[in-house]
Amino acid sequence: MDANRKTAYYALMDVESRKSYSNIALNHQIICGRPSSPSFVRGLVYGVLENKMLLDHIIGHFITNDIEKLKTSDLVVLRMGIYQLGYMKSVPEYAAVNESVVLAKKFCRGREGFINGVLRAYIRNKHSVKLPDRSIDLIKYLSIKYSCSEWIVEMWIDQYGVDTTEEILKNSQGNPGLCIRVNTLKTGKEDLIRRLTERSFEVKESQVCDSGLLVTKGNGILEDQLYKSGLFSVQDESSMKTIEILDPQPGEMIVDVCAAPGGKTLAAAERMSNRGQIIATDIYLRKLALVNKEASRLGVSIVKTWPWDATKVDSELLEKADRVIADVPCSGLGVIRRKPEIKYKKKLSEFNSLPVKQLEILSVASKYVKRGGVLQYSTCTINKQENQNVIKEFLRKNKNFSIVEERQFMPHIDLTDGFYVCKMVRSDSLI
Ligand SMILES: C[S@@+](CC[C@H](N)C(=O)[O-])C[C@H]1O[C@@H](n2cnc3c(N)ncnc32)[C@H](O)[C@@H]1O
Repeated sequence: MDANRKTAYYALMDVESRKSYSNIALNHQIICGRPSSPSFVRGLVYGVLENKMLLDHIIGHFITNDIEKLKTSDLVVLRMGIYQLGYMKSVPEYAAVNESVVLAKKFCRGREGFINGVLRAYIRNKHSVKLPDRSIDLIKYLSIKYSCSEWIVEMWIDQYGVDTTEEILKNSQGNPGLCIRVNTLKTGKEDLIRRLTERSFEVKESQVCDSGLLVTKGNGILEDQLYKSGLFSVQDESSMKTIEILDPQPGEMIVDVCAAPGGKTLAAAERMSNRGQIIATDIYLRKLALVNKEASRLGVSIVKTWPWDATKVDSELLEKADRVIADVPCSGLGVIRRKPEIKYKKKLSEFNSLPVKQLEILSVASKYVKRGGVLQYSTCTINKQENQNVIKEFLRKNKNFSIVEERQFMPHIDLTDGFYVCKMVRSDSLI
């Protein structure tokens, strides 16, 4: 059996059955399965995940029973087969069908004839599949075409209008690429570019942030010795940019109230030349272990971690910080290119309660800011209710804070993850 497709199958089953995050499932299965072409596996897994609703719409056209009644294993093999047939030009038709049947023999015993039949019917009649009529049901049309839950499409249309929503949806597909942050404690940008190039990686400088490099060619950068010795970290440009906006200075005291897995904490420590102090808390102790592990890889010694629920006031930190980071839990709708499973979440009551929790965390975090200090709020979402509306409500209740800089990164405009950041200052005169 082809190890590439088997690895892709296992990763997709992890996401479907165990609800694993796609990036974690994929990396895990690539390490275990040792496929000959990790890039083929990534392309297939992300292609299937990004187009799941469209693929199911197509499959539904060629089966008589309700798609909901199919076993997950049958559905995953069918989605993989249709994706290869319809969207992977490098895969010949016979290979897509034969390899799907081989997978079915192992994982969908007794169903290989059915799977073979559906794939062959698709080859013969693919043009008979129609999308929902745009003029009759716009939301359903966009939802199927771009594979995104209807409630998200509806919410974006409300907030951004139809044209922008379609741009956002188009940009929620396709490989976002890898961005790395130069660890300025151990190397410089020019030096790292030279060393990576010597090892056959191709990188180019980010246009968004000072310490960012975009990896344009080369596999296995995270297995390279340069990574192991802490010369760089993986971080999206927009996330890195928030720390440039925060502008922490050497010697300052920083508090990061939702710190794990440590991307912003450690970027701040590097920017501070590892001088000063950063208190990094998170509700999950096990996640803080990742922050400590990363700190030691990067040679950062100014970070102190402890578990804390950010909705509760920690009296030890009251008015102690020069800058406070509140990078709050959010819906993640800005990172659906990396985690396509987010697009298919059902709208749960948990979603509606996010802004309340975010405001609670921000209000508690504001109590740690010294007079004249900075409070910075951020999310990886493009949902205005979790961004601008939370800030509006916070400022209504806290007249001693005012906005210094506010930025919404949009994937279709900035070509980064969708990210929101609002830097505020605590003004002395009003206290
Ligand atoms: C967006 S992530 C933070 C990412 C991190 N700042 C970074 O740059 O790597 C939000 C974090 O908030 C944490 N969290 C959720 N609820 C919390 C709470 N009530 N108190 C503290 N942390 C919480 C989650 O465990 C998660 O690690």
